[in-house]
Amino acid sequence: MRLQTLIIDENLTHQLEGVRSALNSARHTLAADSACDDGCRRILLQSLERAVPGVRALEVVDRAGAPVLTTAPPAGSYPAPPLTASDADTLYMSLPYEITPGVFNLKLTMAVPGGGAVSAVLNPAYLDAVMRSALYAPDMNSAITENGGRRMLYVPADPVAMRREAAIADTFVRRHLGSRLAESVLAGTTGAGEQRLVVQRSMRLAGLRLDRSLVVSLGRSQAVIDAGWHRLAWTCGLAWLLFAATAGVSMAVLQRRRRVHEDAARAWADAQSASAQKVEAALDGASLGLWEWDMRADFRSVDVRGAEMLGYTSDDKAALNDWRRQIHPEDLPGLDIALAEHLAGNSQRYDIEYRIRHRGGHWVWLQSRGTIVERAADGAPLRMLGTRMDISQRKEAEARITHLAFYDGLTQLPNRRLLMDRLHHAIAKSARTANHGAVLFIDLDNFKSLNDTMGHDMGDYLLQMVAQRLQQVTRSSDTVARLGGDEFVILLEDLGDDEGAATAGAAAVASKVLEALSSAYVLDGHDVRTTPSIGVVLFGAGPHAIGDLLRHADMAMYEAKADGRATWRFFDPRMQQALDASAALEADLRLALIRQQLYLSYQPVVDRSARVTGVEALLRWTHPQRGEIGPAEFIPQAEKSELILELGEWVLEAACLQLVHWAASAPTAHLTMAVNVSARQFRQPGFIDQVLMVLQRTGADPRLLKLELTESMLLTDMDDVIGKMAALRAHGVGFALDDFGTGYSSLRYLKLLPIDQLKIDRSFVQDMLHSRHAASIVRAIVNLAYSLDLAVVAEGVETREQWTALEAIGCTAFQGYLFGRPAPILDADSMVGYASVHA
Ligand SMILES: Nc1nc2c(ncn2[C@@H]2O[C@H](COP(=O)(O)O[C@H]3[C@@H](O)[C@H](n4cnc5c(=O)[nH]c(N)nc54)O[C@@H]3COP(=O)(O)O)[C@@H](O)[C@H]2O)c(=O)[nH]1
Repeated sequence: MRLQTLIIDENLTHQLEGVRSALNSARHTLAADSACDDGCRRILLQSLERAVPGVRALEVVDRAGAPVLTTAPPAGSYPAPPLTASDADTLYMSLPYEITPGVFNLKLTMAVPGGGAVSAVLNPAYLDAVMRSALYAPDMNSAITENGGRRMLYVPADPVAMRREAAIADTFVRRHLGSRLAESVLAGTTGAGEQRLVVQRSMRLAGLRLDRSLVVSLGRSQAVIDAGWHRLAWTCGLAWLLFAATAGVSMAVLQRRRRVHEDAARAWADAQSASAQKVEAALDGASLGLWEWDMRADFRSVDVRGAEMLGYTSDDKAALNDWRRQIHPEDLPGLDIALAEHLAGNSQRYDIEYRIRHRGGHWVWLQSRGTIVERAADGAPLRMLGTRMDISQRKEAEARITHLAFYDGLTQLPNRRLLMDRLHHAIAKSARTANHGAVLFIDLDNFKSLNDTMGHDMGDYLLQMVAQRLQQVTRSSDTVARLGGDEFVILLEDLGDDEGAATAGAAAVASKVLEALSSAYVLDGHDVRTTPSIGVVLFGAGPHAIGDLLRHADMAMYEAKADGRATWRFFDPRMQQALDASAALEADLRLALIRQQLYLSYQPVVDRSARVTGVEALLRWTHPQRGEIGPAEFIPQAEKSELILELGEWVLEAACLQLVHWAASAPTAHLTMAVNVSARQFRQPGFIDQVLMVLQRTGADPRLLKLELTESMLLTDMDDVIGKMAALRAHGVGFALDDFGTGYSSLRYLKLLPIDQLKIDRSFVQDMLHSRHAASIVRAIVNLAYSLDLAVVAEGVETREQWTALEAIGCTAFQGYLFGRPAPILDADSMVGYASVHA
């Protein structure tokens, strides 16, 4: 019976370990920051459910315990355990809960990092079969009880017998737990007056981190045991009687004595054979093979099941004894260490998982456990006994899960998580060996538009081809990873200790990647072209943070994009300095808004007779340390973040307040106000409301407000641009196209846009007297404006000659230092009347 409790312990522990390892893998893949999407989650759960025997369903629940995803229709519910951050690694076992009358489920649950939990619903029939396999007589029963005294499993599932036994079972479990012994044997009388012998064993559950301890108990009728024992005792007693009767007679006696021993041994063996068969049946049910190692003869043997796991019969002695040579070379050192530790007395149990060659040639994963069962007088181990189990299915499932967790589902390349791990090792290795490595950050230049025009299936196919080409131009020791979307990273290692040579090596790979990815792809019978922009960063013996490396490679990639795309750039430390400076500038700018360090300067716009008709509002910043900072320096920085939205609103409000101020006085009431609007500000969904709210708040006349847009803002989503302009124009707000002539001006679009004014860029004005080309452009813009019925303003007029030339061409409005530099308004009069011409 002690062996049976061991078998149940072993098999259930093994089952729980399988479930724990599956849940553990699942929860890390399902963690909040994981790249595993819904499809990936479903595949993961299904493959896990198939791989772990005895699991009926797997389910994911959210923070509130509500099911989010399940592999089978929910069968009964059990409240989710109260998971807290400190319980991250605990495996929770539910109490049995009824799904259909008389059928009880058990659920194992682990917390998912970031919230929620993942549970495995165990198959009651499977657990029942495991427990039953250890019972070899009709009078036997077996139970698993938790430390709170609650019965988790009971076989046979006979409620009458269970109730009858309840009294002694409860007392025995309490006594066993109180004794703190690993195993106890107790006898008692049931409610029906039957004497029962009960063996109880505390399950070891090592490494499982189960939230409760479990006790296996196995009970038998004392009367049935006694009957068997009486038979054995009678046989042995007879034998000893024979022995006594013949003792003292020399040779004959000795011979007789040997026969008596043999008879007694045979009698013992006969008596045991019935239970031995039952033990066999139990091992069979538990899918365990037995092995034995006789160290004196260095002879190993396995039973039928153990041999069959590897395609042999137990008679194939030579093959089985040649066991070590069949072990996978990668697993042999670990196995030797585990064995040596156990033989040296450093571990209670030899317990190892390894691959071994099957007779058919393939590898089989075995879990092998064993202990020393016989020692010499000096304590030297003589014999080991153990079990082995085929865990190939579990290992396959684990491999599948690992793949899902660490590889990109579309391209099968390592994903961000695996890349981080490899980077971590590569940096550590570089620090050790002083060899350089490199990170190449690759982004496809026009992938988004290709994906939109070709359809996402073709986009996916293109990404797969890109992945293939990247693998073709790199070595197998390099890591090619996909971060997501059209972003790939190549990690190069062992580029040598010379920085120059490492730089050349990384540049060579970048060139190969550029060439490989730039040649045409055939998609759906069509040639499609895309190019990569590549950022490269080297790392060497010095300390490197993974985040910094990727950020630097990303910055270099953007540098490549800024330099015209389809190229590669190395990260330059000056980029980092610029990045630091712009971060500091942004922080200062936020403070500037709060501390009122910003103000507006106004530059007059004049007519042919230099009469001021309006102004352009230009933002200025008085920095507490750096003094005056121009908008050309800080507006682009603000445009990189949401800060431009706040800034833009502030400018709009200040300009409108100025308009209201002028409206109060007749000489200034007609002045128009041009306000620059940045692309990000204009594209924000609430832009129309923002402008209208400011007008309403300040009470400014919308007809005096002119919003200046640049041509580049018209390049994307024209319908949205036109819609917004039309909506504001309906309220009287005017629009000017700033810096006209420098960008992409489609006449077709120009006709569609509800604009009032074109502003000729100052570069043409400044060159028109020296360059025929510039003069022709200015003339063309003026003619175009007239043909479209638009007003035209020449910017950057600095000299009388320019003014005269512009007038001759037909220009009627002017702006520039000739008429006044941008200046804060000190008094209303400074903006009234004629601008003084500063020749
Ligand atoms: N989104 C916003 N952009 C703004 C805002 N305020 C300004 N800006 C933009 O910043 C850029 C630089 O502006 P600034 O340094 O103020 O320069 C302006 C003028 O000072 C300058 N100018 C005007 N006349 C002359 C001249 O005769 N010679 C000469 N060398 N420079 C001159 O031109 C700038 C005005 O340009 P534009 O806007 O294109 O009319 C600039 O792009 C501003 O748009 C803001 O509040 N929001």
